[in-house]
Amino acid sequence: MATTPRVLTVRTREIRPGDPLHAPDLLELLPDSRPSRDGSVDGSVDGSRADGATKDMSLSWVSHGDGLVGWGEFARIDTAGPDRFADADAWWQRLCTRMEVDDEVRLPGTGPVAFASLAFDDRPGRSALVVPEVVIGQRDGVRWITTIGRDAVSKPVAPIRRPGPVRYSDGRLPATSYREVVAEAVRRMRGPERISKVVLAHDLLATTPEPLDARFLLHNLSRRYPNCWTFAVDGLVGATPELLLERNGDRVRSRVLAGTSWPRDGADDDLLAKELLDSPKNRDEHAYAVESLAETLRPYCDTLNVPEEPHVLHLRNVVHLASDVSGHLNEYYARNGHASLLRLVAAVHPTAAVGGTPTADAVRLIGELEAMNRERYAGPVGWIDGDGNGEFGIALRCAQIQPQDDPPGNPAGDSGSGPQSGPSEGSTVRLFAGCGIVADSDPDEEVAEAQAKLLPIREALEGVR
Ligand SMILES: C=C(O[C@@H]1C=C(C(=O)O)C=C[C@H]1O)C(=O)O
Repeated sequence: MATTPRVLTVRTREIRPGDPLHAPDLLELLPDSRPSRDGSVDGSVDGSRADGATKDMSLSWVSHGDGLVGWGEFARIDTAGPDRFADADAWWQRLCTRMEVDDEVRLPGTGPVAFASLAFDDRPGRSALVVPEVVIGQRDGVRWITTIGRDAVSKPVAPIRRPGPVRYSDGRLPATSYREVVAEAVRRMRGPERISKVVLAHDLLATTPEPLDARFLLHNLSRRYPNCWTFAVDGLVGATPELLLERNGDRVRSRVLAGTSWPRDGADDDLLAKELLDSPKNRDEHAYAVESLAETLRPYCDTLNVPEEPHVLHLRNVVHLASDVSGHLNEYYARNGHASLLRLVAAVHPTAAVGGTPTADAVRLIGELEAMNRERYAGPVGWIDGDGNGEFGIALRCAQIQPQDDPPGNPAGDSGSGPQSGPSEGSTVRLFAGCGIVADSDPDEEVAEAQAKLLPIREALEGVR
């Protein structure tokens, strides 16, 4: 389903020093975009949604202070199934041909922009591309505002209210069952199953007595995880350390993560890093993930640089093995429009960082053993511009704010066995975390690793400073 207005005027202007929109952190410019009781959205120019759903409308992709924030909904497409990338790409390209663009800044992310969040799996799961009415961006010290459709201006920023004490309950796959699922995967991998790695996840529900404002999470996450990409698209909010793919002209870049350790028994960060680099199990997990990305990206590139050795990425909650892969698109793909970022993302998703090796068998095993709908967790999330440039991360360390008309337990949402309806005033949120499993994984360790990965989003919900 798509909504596409007729008037398509896009204007990008630089915001110069001295302008009130220049100084603050990008996220501080986001107005309150929770739906109000009458269905309108505070802060958007026209907050009505074609399908009448009430979702948090904050849009964000911010890392180290640079990135994009957006609000209002000028147009959107909701899609699903194996053709979700192609549908979204075709819709976006069509929409862009109908736009009159007046862009005085001309950087990646200026002119028309769509924020996107795509389902992990071909089925089930819903995907969305949202074209905001207002985008404010920053790159290398240059700040700009883009208005789409009309001369919308920024709205007064309403204060962020705390959502109140958080209550947790089991989702579709509680941690205790997750242990069993991991143990079963290990049994199969040691037995006849020809799978080298599978990434299994579980979920957790959280409810808040007051409605949750995505900005409450975004501010906390970006302050505590500045080297992650703090995102919000269509109610999916998180801070991912993993860059699936960035395209800037004919250059592409990815940060592949796999192999994790976390603080325990007083071990300091340097010791954790050394253990991780010296661990054959973690090195194997990492190699599968890098190889899957490189194999699917290589046909599009004339050069692809894959580091021989991973480095260690330090976050507050965990350390990861990381490889920064970069490439140059070959002439054919770069010039003929065959390599829009959405098409490239479709080619590389899911890498073995969130799927497994071999991909198709691992994804089948995930469906069988998890037996839950991941929705957009572990799917691609990010933004794309009118030239096919943009950035997509893997939606990790995140939570889906359930729309109030789609409470958990609803078969379409398929989100859990917890409360059968959302709280009447507050919010229900679904959190996810997962781990790469190989034949010598220890189920107890994997459960502990998943808990460590849940910390950032749990602490953001609880307002831990
Ligand atoms: C699946 C997740 O993370 C992925 C799995 C990792 C691992 O198993 O070591 C590390 C980073 C991510 O690629 C998650 O955070 O939910």
